[in-house]
Amino acid sequence: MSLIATQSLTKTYPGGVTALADLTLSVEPGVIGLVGANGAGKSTMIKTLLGLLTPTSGQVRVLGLDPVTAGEEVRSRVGYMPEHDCLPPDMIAAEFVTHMARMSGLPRTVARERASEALRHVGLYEERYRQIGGYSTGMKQRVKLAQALVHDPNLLLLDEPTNGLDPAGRDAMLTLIHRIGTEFGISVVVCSHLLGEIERICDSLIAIEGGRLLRADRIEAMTTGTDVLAIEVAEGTAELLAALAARGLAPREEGRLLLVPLADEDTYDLILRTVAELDLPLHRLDQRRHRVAELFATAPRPSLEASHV
Ligand SMILES: Nc1ncnc2c1ncn2[C@@H]1O[C@H](COP(=O)(O)OP(=O)(O)OP(=O)(O)O)[C@@H](O)[C@H]1O
Repeated sequence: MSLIATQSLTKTYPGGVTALADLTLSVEPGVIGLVGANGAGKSTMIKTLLGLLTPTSGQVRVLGLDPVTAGEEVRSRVGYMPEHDCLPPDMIAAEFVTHMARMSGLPRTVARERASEALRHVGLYEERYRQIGGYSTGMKQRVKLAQALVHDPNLLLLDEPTNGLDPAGRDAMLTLIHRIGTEFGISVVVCSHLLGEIERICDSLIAIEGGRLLRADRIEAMTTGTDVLAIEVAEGTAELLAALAARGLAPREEGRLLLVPLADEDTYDLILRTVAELDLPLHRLDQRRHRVAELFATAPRPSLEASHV
């Protein structure tokens, strides 16, 4: 059974903005990145998965359930970390997370235990009796994550969990999310406009742009080999370029690399022979892989940060 499946999912807001347009996808359990520039439709997607927004047309299934008709059951099995700050500043973290556990139906004692446990998982155990208002941004993000985890969900939906964090805080949050996915066996959908950071911790990616699906697939399927070989020699790059061109190949320079289209199965041997004849120290000869950022490479997307890729 798919973790999430949609069929021609479309959401048009009352003002006429179509935030999701004819989206058909299916993803398996794991850590899944939902990436797209600001305004691409990520938050709308998350809220639709939770049953908080009703699709204009099309279908959606989460853990095999229809959030439109079984919203409560979906929300009992799914944890949600919203994007914006929504924490009560004058409440103690342990109390707040206990309260959220009670809201999801856990008895008082179990709720208290689960809250401590969730705060421990996110690294706030020692600080759990402090008021949330005195927490740093990173700690507040962790409280939001703890309340999403507290009822032991099968799936976590995290909307921009690294928002407002400095690089070290972002790294720590991503490591934590990855641990939740791998060690606790909870599937995670993590929304971000930071493609590079999200790609590092995910098994699969859903890439959307202007409400339309660019691709939903496993990361390794998005980074298959290209038909270009990359060569790096410690010295003699220009000499090698000329020699390869003289042998009928079409090398081009890219930084310290020479890129050669893979014409046929002899191309490898021809390159190796040429390097050996010129007696150049070969550092690297391998097939180039596609990069996930190429998904968004057709036009400039100022708000989609792919620079970490
Ligand atoms: N309640 C609403 N009413 C009308 N339009 C909306 C509403 N919420 C979102 N939109 C519009 O729908 C589109 C998708 O917004 P959404 O918030 O889902 O994108 P996003 O990818 O999550 O972006 P961000 O990272 O900026 O939150 C945008 O054009 C946005 O302006």
